[in-house]
Amino acid sequence: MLLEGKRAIVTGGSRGIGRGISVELARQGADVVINYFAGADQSFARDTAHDETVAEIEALGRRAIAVEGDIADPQVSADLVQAAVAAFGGVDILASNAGICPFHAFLDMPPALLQQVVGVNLNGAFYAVQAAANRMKDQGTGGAIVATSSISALVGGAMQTHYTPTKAGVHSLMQSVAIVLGPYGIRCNSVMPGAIATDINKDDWSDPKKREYLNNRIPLGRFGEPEDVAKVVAFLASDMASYVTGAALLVDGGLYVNLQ
Ligand SMILES: NC(=O)C1=CN([C@@H]2O[C@H](COP(=O)(O)OP(=O)(O)OC[C@H]3O[C@@H](n4cnc5c(N)ncnc54)[C@H](OP(=O)(O)O)[C@@H]3O)[C@@H](O)[C@H]2O)C=CC1
Ligand SMILES: C[C@H](O)[C@@H]1OC(=O)[C@H](O)[C@@H]1O
Repeated sequence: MLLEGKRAIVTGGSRGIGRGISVELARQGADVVINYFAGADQSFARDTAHDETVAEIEALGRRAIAVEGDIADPQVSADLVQAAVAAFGGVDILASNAGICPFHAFLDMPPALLQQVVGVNLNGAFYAVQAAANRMKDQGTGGAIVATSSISALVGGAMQTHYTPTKAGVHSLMQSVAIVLGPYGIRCNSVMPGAIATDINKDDWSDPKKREYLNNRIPLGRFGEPEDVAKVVAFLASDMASYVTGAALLVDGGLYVNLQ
């Protein structure tokens, strides 16, 4: 096991890639605080994804707790750290993963939608990293932060003009905090997933032609699964990556390099 006895926080940890990360960190020996969001009107309050993820982790013999809250609210990051300290005694790993991508055209982008996507994807990452880093600094034993950026930090998307800058921003944030936090032994890296099969893209991929087009562009011949990303996050969070900080790792089956 790579992460025996470590204490982790995973934002957006209930479903998709975040769920994969939460379970893989636990499989590698970590206890996990899972953040999820029930919606501003709590309309998803009865959603059980977070409970299922907690149960999956407990079945692995590790501890898990779920903390509800909008990561765009800085108080939620403070709450996550407090929950990890109360339940596990501290924080060694942060996977800053929560993100949304409601596809929309550029020319009539509503300001409120832009602000929501920036608020969750970029501001939320900033708050989570800042809160976890302060706790890790105070503990004095280092730590590891891995953010979920995207292949979309490097390439554009016509219906993602509000989204791709946030993923470039997360990539840039991890580079800058790697400098700030290196002296405290806190490593900061990002993963850049390509096309991973989760709820975030199920509407976009409901068009069979789009699915086929994308799939044909992936040299490894398949869409990614959350576990493909989760294993890389676990590696970057572990001592196997003890001299890796400020790095970004594409996890895309070769999609990025396949121009023609
Ligand atoms: N899937 C892909 O192809 C790619 C995804 N990514 C990135 O991976 C990350 C995870 O996406 P993915 O797993 O695909 O998407 P999902 O929609 O499957 O999962 C999103 C997760 O984020 C949580 N979440 C959403 N909004 C908030 C919020 N405001 N506060 C806290 N948590 C929130 C959700 O919680 P809840 O269940 O409670 O709603 C859920 O756990 C995102 O940052 C995304 O940008 C990057 C590249 C490719
Ligand atoms: C949601 C998209 O399908 C997905 O998100 C990303 O970051 C990838 O680049 C894909 O566009």
